[in-house]
Amino acid sequence: MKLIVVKDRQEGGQKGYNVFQSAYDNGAKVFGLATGSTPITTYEAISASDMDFTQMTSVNLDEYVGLAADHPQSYHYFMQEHLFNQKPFAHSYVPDGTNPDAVAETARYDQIIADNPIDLQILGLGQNGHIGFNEPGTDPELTTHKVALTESTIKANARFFDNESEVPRYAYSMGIASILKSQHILLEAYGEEKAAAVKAMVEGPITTDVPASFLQNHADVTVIVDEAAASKLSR
Ligand SMILES: N[C@@H]1[C@@H](O)[C@H](O)[C@@H](COP(=O)(O)O)O[C@@H]1O
Repeated sequence: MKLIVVKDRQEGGQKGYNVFQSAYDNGAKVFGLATGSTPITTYEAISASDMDFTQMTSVNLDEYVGLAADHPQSYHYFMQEHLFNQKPFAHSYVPDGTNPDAVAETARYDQIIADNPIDLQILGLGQNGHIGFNEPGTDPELTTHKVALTESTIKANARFFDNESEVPRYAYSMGIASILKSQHILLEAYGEEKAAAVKAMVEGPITTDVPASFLQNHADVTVIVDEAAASKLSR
């Protein structure tokens, strides 16, 4: 893993943008995208740039089950707001949270990823070490699957909803195996509340207890963290 420690998420966003720019300059055509507060500064830097994605494809990591694309807390909506309105792609794929047939939806999404191999995947990091919605205990061999969110993730994500009871209990998520197929991976993490997960991801054993630890098995991962998120690393 290549570790880059920055002052704050503003500087991290600029570095994240640089990673996108170099993938873009090297011919990347398919960008794997993530939601959450973490990638926002990177999306802002991309939005302010002259990068053109109108011939490119994006594939998002995950979506809440039960939320339609026009729901303000859906990941479809998030992407529209934070990136696609400013930088449209030729094709943008996000799992369909309104499809009640999990088998059909996850198979459909796996096919999309097979047809559009991801050149660069951006990731955030859950406080419990999750990536996408791959919670601790997830079988690393899984591709896209339906996930029951853990209590800690429901609590962490409740800040985006009016109250905790409105947070969906399930999501469709790319699996760890899907993520590891990406050619290059960029993970960003900011804030003290991510410090334990960052340490476990970078320095801990590779274990299903920390889904992000499987990134140690990937040959081309860039990790951008601020000082607070890096504070538990033994450097
Ligand atoms: N499914 C998303 C993850 O992809 C994201 O990394 C995580 C962290 O969110 P934040 O970046 O807001 O800390 O939240 C959600 O659970």
